[in-house]
Amino acid sequence: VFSKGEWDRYSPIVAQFCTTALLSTSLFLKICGYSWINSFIETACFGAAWLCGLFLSMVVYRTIFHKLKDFPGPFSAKLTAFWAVKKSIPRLKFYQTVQKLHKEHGDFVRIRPREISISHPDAIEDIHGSRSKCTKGEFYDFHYPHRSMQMTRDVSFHSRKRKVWNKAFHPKALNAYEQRLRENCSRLNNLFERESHDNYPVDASGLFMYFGFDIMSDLTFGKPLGMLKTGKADSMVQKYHDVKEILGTVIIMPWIMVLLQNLPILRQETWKFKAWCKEQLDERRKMTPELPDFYTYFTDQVSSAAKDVAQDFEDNATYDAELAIVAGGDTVSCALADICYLLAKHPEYQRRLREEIDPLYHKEGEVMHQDLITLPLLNAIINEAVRLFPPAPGGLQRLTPPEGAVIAGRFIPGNSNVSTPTHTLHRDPRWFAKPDEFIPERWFANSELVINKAAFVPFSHGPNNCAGKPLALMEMRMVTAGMARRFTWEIQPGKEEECTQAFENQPDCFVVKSPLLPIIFHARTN
Ligand code: HEM
Repeated sequence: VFSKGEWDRYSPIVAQFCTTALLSTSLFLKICGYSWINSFIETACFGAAWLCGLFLSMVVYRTIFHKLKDFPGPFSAKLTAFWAVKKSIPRLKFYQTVQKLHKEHGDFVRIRPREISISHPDAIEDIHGSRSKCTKGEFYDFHYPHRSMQMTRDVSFHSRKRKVWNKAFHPKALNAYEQRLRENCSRLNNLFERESHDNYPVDASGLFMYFGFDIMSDLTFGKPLGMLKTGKADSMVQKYHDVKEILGTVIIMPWIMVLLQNLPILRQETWKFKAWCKEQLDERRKMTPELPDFYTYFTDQVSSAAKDVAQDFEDNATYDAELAIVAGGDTVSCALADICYLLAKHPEYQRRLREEIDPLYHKEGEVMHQDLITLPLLNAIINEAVRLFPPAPGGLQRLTPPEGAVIAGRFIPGNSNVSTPTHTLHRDPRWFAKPDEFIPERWFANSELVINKAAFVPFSHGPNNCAGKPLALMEMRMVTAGMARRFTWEIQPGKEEECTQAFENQPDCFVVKSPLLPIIFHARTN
């Protein structure tokens, strides 16, 4: 039964069924004259025997008869996805395990009983491209029966919804957000100045988190959370940050996640974040913000959309708001911490960046984002940071169509999960020369160091790629240029090696969790 179809989202029902079956068997035995103790022991033996039979048949099926049996990979990975969980605990570095496996076994590796990781740039178009027949895998049933734009497997629903979202990231919309962005950048720099004085280090990762979530709240709910103003974390954001590693562990096996999510205690906890999003959204609906935000464009687009799209948008509004806050806030703050760390480690690029941006600031008036788009070094630093440390370093799960698909030249049977491991692709010497080194020039002056650009996928690729990519780039350009204009910065002396280790080994919680980054900021005097 379990080898047919998909079961992850039904794990609470399976658990309820098994518990009810065991309890009613005990009760039945008691009615038949057994003592309570004996009826429980008999039932436990019966349950254990059933489980042994189930697991034995799964082992035999997965190793001998499974359609993916010919793909190489560790024996335990073929048997159970618990192997991936074991490899991830405690430091959540499964993406590094996958990288090692590819070095050992080649481009195609069976990393879970039903999943093949494919580390070849050709697989990107074949799996994620607009003509691919692959769809999102079971992982994306996370909110089932609800759905956000990202957490849906319904292709037509996704593309209708994406049209609405795209309006909010159109160049016209981005221009309208510039004022809000500029205000938040300036608050961030003021906070750096306030917190880092007399050679006192600040945890820059923490302050970037304030920035990432403040700006996303500003653009989603019409007002920032106020963390950059007060210098203190919002309790909901802090909570999200604190449980991120737990989330990162359970999402490796979606059925456990679904099961836990439905336990009454945890259900209450996970619902708290959604309830908070709903509250903020309700407040936003009562406001008419002076400056446009996402909802200005969403509302515009939804009002002219078909009735069913508009209704659907309304029904899932909380899930989309949560998506914007998390997908936009978390990723950008991690990427900014990576940029700040890399520039602190390579001060010569801070100097060269200053030389690139200073002439802009000597012109009359404000420096506009438009002026930053064409700066070669600034944009190369951003590219190189998200290549070395992609905020989402793991493979994004997709499902092959029932008839199977040829991916990177090899046939993958139908209804199999496939993924392209972003970190592995970005660090592969076949696609990027000197892959572990920070060389921004590869993106402009030394293009021969980028051997195959198709392997560069920090924002994913195709119709499900990052909707917020233009905004993310805008934020990273404005923050990096603004920082370089006001400060020089360094890692706290004595902490350099610790930081290198921490940044090279960031825990992957779907989006990485940035490590502590003790930075000393010096106000520029020249
Ligand atoms: C450096 C920053 C960012 C990186 C590296 C990044 C990366 C990604 C990746 C890899 C995906 C695909 C996820 C998947 O297929 O499951 C994605 C999706 C998405 N991202 Fe980003 N992201 C960034 C910033 C942002 C920002 C600022 C927003 C703004 C709200 C945003 C909104 C979204 C949305 C809405 C999706 C879902 C798209 C869809 O399903 O059609 N992201 N992002």
